[in-house]
Amino acid sequence: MFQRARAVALYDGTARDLVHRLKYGDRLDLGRAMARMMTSAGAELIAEADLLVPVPLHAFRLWRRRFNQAALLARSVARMSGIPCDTRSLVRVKRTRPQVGLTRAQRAENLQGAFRVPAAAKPRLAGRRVLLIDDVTTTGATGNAASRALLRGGARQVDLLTFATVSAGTD
Ligand SMILES: O=P(O)(O)OC[C@H]1O[C@@H](O)[C@H](O)[C@@H]1O
Repeated sequence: MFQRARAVALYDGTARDLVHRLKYGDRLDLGRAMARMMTSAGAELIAEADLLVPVPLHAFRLWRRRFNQAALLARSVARMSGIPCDTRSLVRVKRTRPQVGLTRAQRAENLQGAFRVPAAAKPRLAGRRVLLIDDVTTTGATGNAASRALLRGGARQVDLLTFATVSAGTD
């Protein structure tokens, strides 16, 4: 579904530690440095993108965590690159279980029908090249489900930029 994927680092050691501190340790201050690395690692994709779209959280998860780490990273990448960040064109309509601890098949199933492009956002997406932003990609299930919704919503192309990836070479 997504065309190309880039990440700063393998999800291991320091990279894993940074993600955990940002996401579960409320270390929002780390987001800027992480976004700087993403801006550099994703330069090729950013150069071709019209819009940056963060992977959204469901409203309940957002309320619980109080921030969306993907949106935080996307806003910083937008400031650094000059590509606009659009947080309203993709919504998470299904309250999915956390992907952590699920098998590849369960992850894909968990995300089925999870994302939607609101009708009002379709004109903003029509024919645009979207760069989807998230903190981590593991199996690509989240990236694929979000990309499918964006393409159905009218986007021309979707690439994926994350801070970390569990496996290299997801092109
Ligand atoms: O869907 P896959 O790529 O397997 O897992 C990555 C997702 O699982 C979450 O923890 C991450 O924040 C990301 O949204």
